[in-house]
Amino acid sequence: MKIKIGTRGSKLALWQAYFVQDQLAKEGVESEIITIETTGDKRLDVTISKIGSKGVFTEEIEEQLKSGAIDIAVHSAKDMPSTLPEGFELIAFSEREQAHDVLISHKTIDFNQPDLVLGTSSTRRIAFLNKHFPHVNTVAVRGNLQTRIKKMKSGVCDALWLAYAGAHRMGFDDMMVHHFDENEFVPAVGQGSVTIEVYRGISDEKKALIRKATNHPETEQCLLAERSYLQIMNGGCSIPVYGRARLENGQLTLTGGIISLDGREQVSQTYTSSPNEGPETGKKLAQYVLDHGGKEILAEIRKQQAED
Ligand SMILES: NCc1[nH]cc(CCC(=O)O)c1CC(=O)O
Repeated sequence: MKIKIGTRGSKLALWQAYFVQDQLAKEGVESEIITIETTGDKRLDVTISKIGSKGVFTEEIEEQLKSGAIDIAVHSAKDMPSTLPEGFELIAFSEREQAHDVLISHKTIDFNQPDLVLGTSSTRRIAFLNKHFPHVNTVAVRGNLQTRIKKMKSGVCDALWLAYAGAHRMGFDDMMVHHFDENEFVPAVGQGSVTIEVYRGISDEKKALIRKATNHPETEQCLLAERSYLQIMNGGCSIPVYGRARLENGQLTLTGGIISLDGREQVSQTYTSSPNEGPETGKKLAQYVLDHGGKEILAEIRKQQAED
């Protein structure tokens, strides 16, 4: 059996695909990597929230899954919409890398510097920044990590605000000048884990083998909780919704919330349950957040985005 792995062509996407290929190889499963260009890769001129977040990095790849040109697709779990199109399924989640965010730069960064500019287009990051460091500005810097670093060095911004996981995988540890506390700057749902998507019809045998080689059960339990929360909040990456589950002492702890774009309003909550109750816990958390001001924050954000 030879598994055809589909992936985007960026260096980070290829890292993820090789990572999965390695894990399959350890189980004696042969595979080949096929790269696919997506709308999200082509449209570097506008921010993701303007293209519409839903599946800009996944649509073309899903067409290839559907046609059978590839057997599995490898993605950052964070990039996956909370509801997949009919027939698609995430069957495995890799062990999560450290989930927090970092700043990478070629120089030291002082948050008190009056004209500091950070490169990000994430609404979650901008909202947290407005809450904790309201005087700091941001600029959207798109493109793969290597391109963004070039733009930063040319003076577009002082530092790039990134997920530790991606920056680490690309070998930029030396440039990490700040690590954000993930209790204050809570990561996006799924951050740090690599996931495998399939289309219905894949054989049970293939699925079981792929899961055995690549799935990390504890991470899966966490991600199912986070994604269930995200699904009810109906947020893609263009909504400042965050969520982070952990397994500690045999219990699942899920923290999540939403923050207004100006950073002034925030609703957060934490629930604990048994590890296999993640999906129900995610729903319960979403209900709490929506009922305690989340609905109003969401409505305000949708209004602002419609005006943009
Ligand atoms: N926002 C896009 C995105 N989607 C996945 C990653 C890499 C980190 C991960 O796999 O969680 C990144 C870059 C970033 O946020 O810095």
